[in-house]
Parts: sequence; structure tokens; C-alpha cells
Amino acid sequence: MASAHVSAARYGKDNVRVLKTDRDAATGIHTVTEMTVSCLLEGDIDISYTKGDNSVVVATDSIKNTIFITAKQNPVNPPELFAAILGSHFIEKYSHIHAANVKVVTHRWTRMEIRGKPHPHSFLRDGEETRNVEARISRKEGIVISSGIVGLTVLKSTGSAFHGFVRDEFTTLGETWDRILSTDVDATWKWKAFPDVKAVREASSKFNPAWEEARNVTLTRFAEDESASVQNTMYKMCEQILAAVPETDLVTYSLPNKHFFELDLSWHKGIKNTGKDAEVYVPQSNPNGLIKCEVARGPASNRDSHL
Ligand SMILES: O=c1[nH]c(=O)c2[nH]c(=O)[nH]c2[nH]1
Repeated sequence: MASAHVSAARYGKDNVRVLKTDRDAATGIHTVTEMTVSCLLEGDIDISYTKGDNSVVVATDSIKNTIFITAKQNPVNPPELFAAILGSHFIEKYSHIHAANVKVVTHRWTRMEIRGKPHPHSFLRDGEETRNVEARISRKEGIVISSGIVGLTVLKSTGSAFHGFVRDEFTTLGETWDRILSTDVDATWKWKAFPDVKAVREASSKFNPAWEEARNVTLTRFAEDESASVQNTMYKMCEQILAAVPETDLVTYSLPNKHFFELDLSWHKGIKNTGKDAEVYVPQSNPNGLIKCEVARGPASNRDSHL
């Protein structure tokens, strides 16, 4: 056989579902956190692939168990801290494991308002939006954390234009000064690297306000921007998050442009339903535009296209 080697490898448990309750004995108020966790390890594990030698393998079943034990013995909120604690465990305990890649997806359980008051132990799923954290905990580079929002679906019925784009023999789209704009927000903000889990612990009070700020910037900009394009509106969101959260160094957005087509109904008794008379639209499930960008601090330097 031709000579070959393992040039990259990681393994672990994916889609570990965890629910943690927090019960405040004094007030009787409960809080719940539901997460889907992934934890993939890297290190001196090549012989498990090349020789079938499992002496270097921490079983994925044990990784799953470790996720549950870590959730029991530590806070799961903020998820950035939980991810850092979980990942650090593996590089501290096993000398041949050099990095852990942890992903924590936190699902929404929003407290119910019952008879005008926050209910102590009942919650509702108000949307498919999740709060996501990806952390790489490594011996060499410390702890690199990206926080994000995924699946926040928004729509505005005016305040969005798209004109001045390339017109040539491939163009059929008309220019518009007023259209529906809708997307599913996928935004991330990357934190400056932390040397160790102690540093993440010390920064722990920053994570929830940063998530609130990013969410608020996203919604406020989306609603208030007189949008020239998805590209321009998302860039403004990135700039504003960088300004509001100084501990971050990179912000990304990935936004589908979910199209709503105007519908000509003039065939029925001359009904007007286009342009300024448009009321009934046809939502398109596909294809969709997909617009991505990454915005870093400071003046332009090198760029690559890893998005
Ligand atoms: O905001 C937009 N950006 C585009 O690049 C684009 N392309 C397109 O057909 N519609 C839109 N809208």
C-alpha cells in the first residue's frame, strides 16, 4: 500500500442532551437549562487509527459520562464557562490528550408569565433560536471561545431596498426601494484567547451581557436600519458588537435572504397586488440568498476566505 499517515484526527461524543435544574431553596424559584453538547478530543491518538491500539482511547461513552458529571458539579451558565471547564478536564487528566473541542447549544426555556407574574417552575419554548458556544481548549493555545446566536428568525415588512446591483444579460431581478426582508440569524463573536480556565472564570460575568448585547444589536439594527442590502445591514451589526464588547476580536454573521415574491393578481378582475399595492406575497423556501461576513478590529490587513 502507498505510504500514508493520519494528518488530522479528533473523536468524541456528539449530540449529548442534558437538562439541568437549579432549585433555589429560599425562594422556591427553579431555573432550567437544556443543552446539546459535543466534545471531540485530539492528541497522541494516531495508533488507535493506524494500529487498532485502543490504549490511547478515552471511550466516547466515558466522554458522555464526563459531560453529565461536569454538569452536576459545576454551573452550566454561562455556557462559555461550562465549555471551558469540560474541555480543560480532558487535557488536565490525560497527558496524551492535547486539545478538546467543545460545542454547547443551549435551547430556549423561557419562564412563563402566569396571571401577570413570572411562574417559579414553568417554562415555554419561545422559538427555535439557540445560544451556541464553541470552545477549543488546548495545551498550546489556551482556551479560544466563540459565542453565538443561531436560528433567530426575523422579518421586516418595509425599510429594506436593493438597487444599483450589476445589470447585464444574466439579470432579471428588478430594482426595489421597498421589499420584505427576512432571515434566520447566525451570528458569532470570538473572544480574545484565555490562557486557562481560571481566566475564563474571571471573565465569567461578561458572557451573558455580551449575548444580550449581541442579540439586542441584531434586533435593533435589523428593525431600524434603512437597509441597502443584507451585506450592508450585517456589517453594521458586526461593527456595533465589536464596539460594545471590547473583549471580542472578531464577529461573523451568516444570513440567508429568505425571499418573498410579489404576486401579479391582475388576471382576476384587474386586482392590483404589485409595487405599492402589494399585500399578498409568496414565501419562497428555496433557493435563498446566503450572505456571510467576518469583521475584525482595526484597519484592513490580510484576508482569507475560510468562511
Ligand atoms: O440584500 C441583498 N443582497 C444581494 O446580494 C442580493 N442578490 C439578490 O438577488 N437580492 C439581494 N439582496
